[in-house]
Amino acid sequence: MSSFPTSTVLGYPRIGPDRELKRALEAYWDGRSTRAELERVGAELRARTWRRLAELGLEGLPSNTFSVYDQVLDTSVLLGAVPSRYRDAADPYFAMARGTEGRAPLRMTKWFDTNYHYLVPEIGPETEFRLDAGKPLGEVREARALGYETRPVVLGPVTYLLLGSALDRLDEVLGCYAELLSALAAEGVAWVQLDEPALVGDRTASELAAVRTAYERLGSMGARPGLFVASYFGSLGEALPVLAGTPVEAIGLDLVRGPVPETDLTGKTVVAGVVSGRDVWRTSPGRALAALAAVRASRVVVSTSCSLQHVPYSVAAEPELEPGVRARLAFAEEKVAEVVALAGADFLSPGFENAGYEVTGSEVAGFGGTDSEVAGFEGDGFGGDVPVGRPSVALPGPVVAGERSPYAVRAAAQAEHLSLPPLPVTTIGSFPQTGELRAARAAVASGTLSQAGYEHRVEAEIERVIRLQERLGLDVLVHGEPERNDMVQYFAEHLDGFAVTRLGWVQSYGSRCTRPPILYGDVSRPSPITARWAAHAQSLTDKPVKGMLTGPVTIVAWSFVRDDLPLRDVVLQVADAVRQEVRDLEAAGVSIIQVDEPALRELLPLRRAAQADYLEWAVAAYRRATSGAGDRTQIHTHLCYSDADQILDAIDGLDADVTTIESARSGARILGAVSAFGRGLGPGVYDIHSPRVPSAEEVESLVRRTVAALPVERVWVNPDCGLKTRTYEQVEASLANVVTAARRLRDELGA
Ligand code: MET
Ligand SMILES: [Zn+2]
Repeated sequence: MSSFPTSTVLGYPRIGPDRELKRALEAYWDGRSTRAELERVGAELRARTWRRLAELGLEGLPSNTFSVYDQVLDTSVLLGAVPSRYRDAADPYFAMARGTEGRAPLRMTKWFDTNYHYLVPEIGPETEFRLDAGKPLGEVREARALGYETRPVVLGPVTYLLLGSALDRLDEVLGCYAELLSALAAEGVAWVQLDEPALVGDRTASELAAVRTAYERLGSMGARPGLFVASYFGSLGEALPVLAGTPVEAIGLDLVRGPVPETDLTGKTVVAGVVSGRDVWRTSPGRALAALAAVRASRVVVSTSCSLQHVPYSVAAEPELEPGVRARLAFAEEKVAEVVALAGADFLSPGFENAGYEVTGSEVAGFGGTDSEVAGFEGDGFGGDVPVGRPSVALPGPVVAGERSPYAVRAAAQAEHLSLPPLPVTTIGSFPQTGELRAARAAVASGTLSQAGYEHRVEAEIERVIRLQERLGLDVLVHGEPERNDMVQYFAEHLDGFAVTRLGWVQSYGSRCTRPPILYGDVSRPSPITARWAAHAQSLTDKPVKGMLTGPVTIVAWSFVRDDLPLRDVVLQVADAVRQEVRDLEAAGVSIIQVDEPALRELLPLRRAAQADYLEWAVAAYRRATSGAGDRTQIHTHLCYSDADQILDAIDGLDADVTTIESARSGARILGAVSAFGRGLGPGVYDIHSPRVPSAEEVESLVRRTVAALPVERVWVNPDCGLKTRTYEQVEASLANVVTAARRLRDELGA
């Protein structure tokens, strides 16, 4: 078996440095181009990636890390797990990804603790696993034609089946993997990477036994490539000895999220993930080299902690970033250069381990020591060794619990102050983002529209949204969030301590990308952000207008956060900024304030042992942000993408007066759980992800179900989430039906 290359990455961004894939996908979906054209763009992006990785000096090039939509969906196709309802669709792959007229798509959920979404494998009794190795083999051949030998990357059997809740099908699936390994060996492939991120979570004895079975069976095959099992997003813990006891040749460890294991891995190659694939900071060479030197294995290969798909392409595309911040950053390209530089250092020579932390950047070529920006930067410019961003303000102390009165007291004060009808109808905040508004923002950026001109348009849009809601008969209005490009980026742009990028796109799902802001320093709020828009909206109507804020946990979850302070300290700084916003809104006469926390579940640690601590600080941050409100101010929170079942106590702990929660799809299950909170509740009455307009009857039956489960005075009526991705036509029709349904029930209840 040929030895593993000295340097590699577990995966690479694939959306294209300028989101070429997004445009190609959307053109194909809209019928403006063909599948062949989409394939051509894909091939070009792959070729460009291999070329770039090779240019940067990386030895071990991965293949099959590209996907036109999602790597888990690709694995379902690889294994033949295509549900029969899609088989006769015009394009079964995209039918699974996005649905068609009459066919629901596969369920989508978040990939471990990231903001990337994958399509959940749908495996049932009728699923017949059958290998279709066209994609991995095709990419190997495609790269070879360009002169590159690659290591195909495939999601491993245990993680795949755990994601599909079908580990009992291991035997059949292993048959497919065995066939795949034979095919790759016949193709002359030296190494294959099987990704097993599920092994960093808590695994039962029988799940660990499945790991042993899988890799003993695949490892005992005669003709096969070298087996590299990659773990990431945490430590393998009890799965490491299990894996080490099988014949796999190489094991990938995430040494950014976890320590170097004590386990003696002599006989194995360790692919050491010392360059983070989850953040945008430059690697501390001292720390990385010390970790590399501490690994006890026959061979140590330098790698990233996980695929680089979670970071943007290149810092080179961000000339406008402030030099001090820019000097601390490494995106995918820069991280590859770090991997290559570390692999060139002599970290395995005797005695290196002790010297580890003394190594300075200049001893490792490739760490940008000669870059003038770096030279001028405080400290040595290496993110981790020097605490470059020591907090310059005092860290907030613990949250003052119980600052607000007990719920019963608040509820009485609010009822009197607001005098809302029973079953109040409201929305989650955003209204359709029109093309004109996006164009106006672009015009401000390019200098063709004045700030005043832009603000004028935003005010006009707010007026339109208010008038629409009045006409439809909603009870609690919103301003529609027209000024926000994104619910996190907007706040990042108005807070100190954040930078935003021009092209720092990261794939969220399919063609959807986000530009996570970079939280690099102490967070503070130089001046009020939202109050003027909310006050403007309130000045236009006698109905109460709900102020809209993004919560501290969601702001940090959807940003790249500094790593020189614990997240629990950073989040409190953000909470203080949100708290100031809450106070300002209240002072501006806004009596209902919603603080959204859709990402509360996303940051939940993968290991149970760490979850209680997270939930404690996350809840504390939310309460710190909201508890400054007076009793008669009604605090709402909103959760979606939640898998809320996992964090019910924490949601309860937020102590919001009203919780609106996505539930049109999860239905009665979530209702039963959250009805016990004993405060206001608005389970979503329709799914905003679909263009479908719900009928009044359908909404009525859902509200009826809620009213049966909890006292009517606690029930709110609202959609599942914000309306910004919908058209005004859809929104008007849907909300009209929602109001009709609420009024019918109100009449029936004699209210
Ligand atoms: C992903 S949650 C979105 C909440 C936000 N207030 C909106 O309505 O868009
Ligand atoms: Zn939402």
